[in-house]
Amino acid sequence: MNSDMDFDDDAPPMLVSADQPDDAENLSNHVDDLNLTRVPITIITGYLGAGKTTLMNYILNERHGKKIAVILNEFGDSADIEKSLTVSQEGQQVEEWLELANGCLCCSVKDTGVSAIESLMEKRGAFDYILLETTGLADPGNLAPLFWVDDGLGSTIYLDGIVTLVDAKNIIRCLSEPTPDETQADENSTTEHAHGPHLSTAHLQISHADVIVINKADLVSEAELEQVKARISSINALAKIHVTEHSKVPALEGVLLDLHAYDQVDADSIDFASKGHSHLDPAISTTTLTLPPLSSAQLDKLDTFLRNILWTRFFISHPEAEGVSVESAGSRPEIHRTKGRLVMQEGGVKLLQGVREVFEFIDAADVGASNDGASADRGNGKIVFIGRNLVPAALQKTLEDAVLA
Ligand SMILES: Nc1nc2c(ncn2[C@@H]2O[C@H](COP(=O)(O)OP(=O)(O)OP(=O)(O)O)[C@@H](O)[C@H]2O)c(=O)[nH]1
Ligand SMILES: [Zn+2]
Repeated sequence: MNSDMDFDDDAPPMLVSADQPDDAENLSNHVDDLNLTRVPITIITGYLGAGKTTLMNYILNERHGKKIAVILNEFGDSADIEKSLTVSQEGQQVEEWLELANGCLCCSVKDTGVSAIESLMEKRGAFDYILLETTGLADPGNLAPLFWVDDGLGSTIYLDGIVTLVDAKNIIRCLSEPTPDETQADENSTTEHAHGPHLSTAHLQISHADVIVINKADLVSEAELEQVKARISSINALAKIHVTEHSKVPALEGVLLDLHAYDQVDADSIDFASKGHSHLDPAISTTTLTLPPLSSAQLDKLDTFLRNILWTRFFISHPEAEGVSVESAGSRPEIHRTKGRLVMQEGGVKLLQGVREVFEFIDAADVGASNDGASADRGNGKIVFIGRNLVPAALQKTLEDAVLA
């Protein structure tokens, strides 16, 4: 089915069938015809030694009644072009191999990663879930948009969420003192983004997470655990936090699977993020902006505002810093993750999803209704940003000038 792959670096991978026209709409119809279910992929990331392998083994040995493909994306010293993949079903494990262009799934997923997974599913039957463990040094911000494939492309897999494991004992230290090898980390991880000196890999992994598992709880006191939770929430107030020992997560559904982190935006999590969390972390924080119900013309202006801020990272001056030198009076926001729920004047809600410079609005007229009334503030739209150099008052003012003026 993937006989005719497009290796153009800018083109997302497509499922190409020889007897169908090379057209996205027809392709997706073709996929519907074949009655293929789209398989969710969860990316598991975390610092070296946080407990990822322990988690994978726990999942593979549980009798969960699901067919889960587990892909390990360790980068070793050998440039293997095949990756080990373990398919677990009813406690039985089958080893498979995934052929990749250059041995690294995160680098080759654009070209061959998705199609490798698809052809494997043709051979072995569709999986219920795919779990991809990335190396300890990976930057999930690079990986996520590649898997965040549009419906129209007819792909058989979609990104369900990113789960980051942290080591309760070491995480605060990891956030404070980037290790020397982080600065020269995986070449692929930072080339496009010049991060400042205090941004560690742990920051990237936490800021891109939809779920954070704080593991090795047995190694810290209650007070230390609270400190870790507060620090993590201050970086990423959108992520759900679970505390574990030996990576024994309380459940699979909702913790690792069925997260729908990129196709839904849960009103409660937006509310939680907007409660105001102390800026405990100097490098990354979560900020919530509010907007009244929008007209469709204002939604277009918001689209432009988002392009400006996410793509060109324009300079935002701080209204409270008149007369201060330019350097200290403004900032260029660097946004890693965006989520929002926008209330429309004509009724309905638009969901906003973004990873780095990629973002999209999703219609959600019927999604929000069930949550109405849970908060007095539901009548307003909210946008949550996770990133660097976010000064809430300045961002809110810039947003209002761009959208409401
Ligand atoms: N005390 C304690 N040790 C743990 C816990 N979870 C995992 N470990 C141990 O921590 C070590 C590292 O765990 P792994 O699961 O290999 O961690 P990893 O994230 O896969 O590590 P890398 O693959 O090197 O990145 C192992 O010796 C585990 O047995 C825990 O909750 N408490
Ligand atoms: Zn890579």
